[in-house]
Amino acid sequence: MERAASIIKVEHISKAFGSNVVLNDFSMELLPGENLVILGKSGSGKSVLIKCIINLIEPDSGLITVLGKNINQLDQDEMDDLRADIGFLFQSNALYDSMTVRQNLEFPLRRHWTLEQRVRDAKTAILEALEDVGLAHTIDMMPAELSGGMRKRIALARTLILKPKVILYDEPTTGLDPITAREISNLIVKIQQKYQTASVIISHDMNCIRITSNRVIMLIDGKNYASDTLENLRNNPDPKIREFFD
Ligand SMILES: Nc1ncnc2c1ncn2[C@@H]1O[C@H](COP(=O)(O)OP(=O)(O)OP(=O)(O)O)[C@@H](O)[C@H]1O
Repeated sequence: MERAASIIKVEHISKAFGSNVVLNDFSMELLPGENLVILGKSGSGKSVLIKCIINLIEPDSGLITVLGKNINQLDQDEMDDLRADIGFLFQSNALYDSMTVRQNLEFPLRRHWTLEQRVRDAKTAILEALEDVGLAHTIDMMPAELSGGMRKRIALARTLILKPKVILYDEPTTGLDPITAREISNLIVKIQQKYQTASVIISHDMNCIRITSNRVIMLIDGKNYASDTLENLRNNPDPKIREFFD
């Protein structure tokens, strides 16, 4: 059987900052429609990996292909086009505090849609994205009026508005109470099912990982140390893997 083309392919990348070797011959693949969690200790290089994937950091060696394109060979315009297909949910949410929810959601459209398209479709797109996260009623509110969980949902709605083919989630439940964290995890699954997006999720939160992951990669010593379902990793006797579960 022919394998589906990968959404993201990372091949043998290495990245060091001075003598600090962070990624050391790391490889991974994100397949269509899957939620892939990257699990690693603090400082293991998860953020560096994500930054390499969105071309904010250039690896010292290796190859990264996103949606069929070698990202190190793209010019600025090609990279901008590709970024429209890659949603990124920042740990900080990165909402603009001085803008309403509606204006925050309009922001990515200004960059990636023509004026004509915005006049015709922006209102519908904003409402659909807000409905996806269950917050249509907050459209005219300011971020400061919203709870932490609501701000996370608005940030997710802003990511969804361009209908990305892949979403990168950076610790999506950090700083949230357990109930809100579970709601966000469930929302990640709902988005996966509705839009068939593939996602990379950086998380330490075992509940989030249990709810969202189809597969987990363990980033240990700069390498893809193990790649398996959460269930199988839990039963793996390797001491380096056990550390995460004991
Ligand atoms: N721009 C940079 N310059 C120098 N060192 C860096 C830079 N970015 C990251 N590092 C180093 O790379 C290592 C990995 O950092 P990274 O932020 O990727 O860890 P992480 O796994 O995301 O950690 P956490 O779970 O705490 O967010 C750290 O030792 C960090 O100091």
